[in-house]
Amino acid sequence: MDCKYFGECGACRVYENGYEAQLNEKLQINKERFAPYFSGDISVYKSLDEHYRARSEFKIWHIDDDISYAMNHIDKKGVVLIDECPQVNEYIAALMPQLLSAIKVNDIDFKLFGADFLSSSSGEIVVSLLYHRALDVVWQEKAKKIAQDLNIYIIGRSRKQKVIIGQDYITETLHVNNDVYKFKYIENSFTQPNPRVNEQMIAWAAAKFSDTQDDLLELYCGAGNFTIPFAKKFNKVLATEISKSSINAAKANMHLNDVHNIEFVRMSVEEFVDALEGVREFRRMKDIDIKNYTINSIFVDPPRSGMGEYSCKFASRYNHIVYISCNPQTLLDDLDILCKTHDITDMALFDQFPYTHHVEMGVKLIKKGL
Ligand SMILES: C[S@@+](CC[C@H](N)C(=O)[O-])C[C@H]1O[C@@H](n2cnc3c(N)ncnc32)[C@H](O)[C@@H]1O
Repeated sequence: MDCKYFGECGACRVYENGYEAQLNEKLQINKERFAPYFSGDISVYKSLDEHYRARSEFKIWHIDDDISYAMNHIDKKGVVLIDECPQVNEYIAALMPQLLSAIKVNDIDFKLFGADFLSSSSGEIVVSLLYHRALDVVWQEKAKKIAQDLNIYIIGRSRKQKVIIGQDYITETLHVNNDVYKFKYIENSFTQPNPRVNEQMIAWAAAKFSDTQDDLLELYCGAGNFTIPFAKKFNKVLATEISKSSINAAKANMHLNDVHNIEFVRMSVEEFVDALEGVREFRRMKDIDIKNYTINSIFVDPPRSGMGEYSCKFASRYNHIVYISCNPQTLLDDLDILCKTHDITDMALFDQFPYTHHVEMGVKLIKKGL
């Protein structure tokens, strides 16, 4: 990836030795990190080496009467002004200068401090413009014109205000093995940033479950990114997630893909475990008859903070665990608990975040003695 901000911008660190060298370094770091738990080969899944991000957040920096995109500086205070970004997909890259100029021409830059882009792989884009001021009718008219001219959706956000110009979601298409899935991605909700690596993660994780007449339990399901492709491998799926907008999107995505054997429940993992243990009762569980489920497999994809002891101990009761992690450090803490009862049979590294030290890891665990 050629980036003219190499060595300055804090968003990524371009390696002089190139993408492969950096990926290999990440692999070696993680082989050593996980060696106490797994000595086999870690499968590696690469990213495109540029234009791989389908969402990105920029600051808007004001200099005299002008504005620019900006990112934090890599190793000192202050920002780097950005006029192009080779990380973002081609559609966002092409839109960035056009949008900036439309904002200036239409004079809607007053107290604008951020622009977040979310794009599908076919170029549908929703842009969130973040303001330190209330957005009035004049702003709405101008934003409407820009949205029409640039063929995008715009969300204006300020304190306690969300103005939707067009719609607040895009529809993404994912190809997993020979299947095609459609997903509604809602602005400001979690979505995987790197769609081509996401497809490889879903395919890898799905292959770790054998086809069965049993049911699957999924924790941290988001908008059903894994749930929907997994559903055909199981009789039924029970999937939980804390975010209301993600659960609503997950339900819509189930219908969009003509899948009918999933029950989505909006609950934190901790609440869900309490409900199953009978510690607390929840109205949100009233339509779920847990006795109807035969669960031997669990899939988890927690946030960066990991699962923690309570949820890991709960997950340990199931024979098959597939864990996708966006933070190897908290994964290590969780494996410390899970590997007391389970052995790791497979591990994968997904280069979801090229040119950063971050990686996404996949782990398959099977109960000891099975
Ligand atoms: C890494 S994302 C994965 C989402 C989904 N699996 C995907 O691939 O898009 C983690 C998800 O966990 C949810 N989450 C965070 N803390 C949670 C908790 N305590 N209980 C349940 N869900 C939680 C977040 O809202 C987010 O959707």
